Amino acid sequence: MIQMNSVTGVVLAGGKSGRMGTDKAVLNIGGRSMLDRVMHELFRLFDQVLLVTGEADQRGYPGVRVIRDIYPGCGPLGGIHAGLKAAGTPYIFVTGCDMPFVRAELMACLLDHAPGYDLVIPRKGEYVEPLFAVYGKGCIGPAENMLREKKYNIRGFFPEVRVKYIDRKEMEQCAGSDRCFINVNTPEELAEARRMSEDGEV
Ligand SMILES: Nc1nc2c(ncn2[C@@H]2O[C@H](COP(=O)(O)OP(=O)(O)OP(=O)(O)O)[C@@H](O)[C@H]2O)c(=O)[nH]1
Repeated sequence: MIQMNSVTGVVLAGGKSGRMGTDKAVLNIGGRSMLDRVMHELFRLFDQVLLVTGEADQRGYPGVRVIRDIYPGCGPLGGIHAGLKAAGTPYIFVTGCDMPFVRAELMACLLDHAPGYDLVIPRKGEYVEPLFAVYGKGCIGPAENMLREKKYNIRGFFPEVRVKYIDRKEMEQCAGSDRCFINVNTPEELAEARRMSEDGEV
């Protein structure tokens, strides 16, 4: 078990929202923006939260330090790298701003496994979830090497670090639901997320 004050919550919000066609972070689900929903859960666990935006973004959030990508336009890997560099803690917990049903309880499940690892990440079969994962400072060098080489697949640096995969089934047992991993990228996914929220499924 690690101390929660050794972890900074990091929200990535520097994407283009191309599939949605409008800024995803401010879209409302159940009376709150997606960004609000994510922030609320992070602040349930962590004292320090960072918002990582792109080069020209004007986004802000009350009480939250905003930082920019050091390697802009490189996708989420650039955001993870900037968050790790800026954090004053040995670990960060990374989420996207487009995951409206994240739960602090599931974050805590992953953090339980962090000691001795550079990365703790949920896995279901072949699929991993790099935008709901714990990253340690040991990931900075390998991530930076990838960015310098213009390779932006987050999984590309995993062989270079100590990775602990956590089966999503185990996480569900720990904290109830895997709705937490729902990612809202398109108008159709937004409509479905709103329906789930209205029907009390989340
Ligand atoms: N800081 C930062 N965050 C990013 C960047 N690209 C994507 N993100 C964030 O990473 C998460 C997942 O992004 P994606 O859904 O893959 O990409 P997107 O640009 O938001 O959306 P699309 O344009 O539809 O692919 C979201 O929270 C994005 O805001 C980036 O270059 N920098």
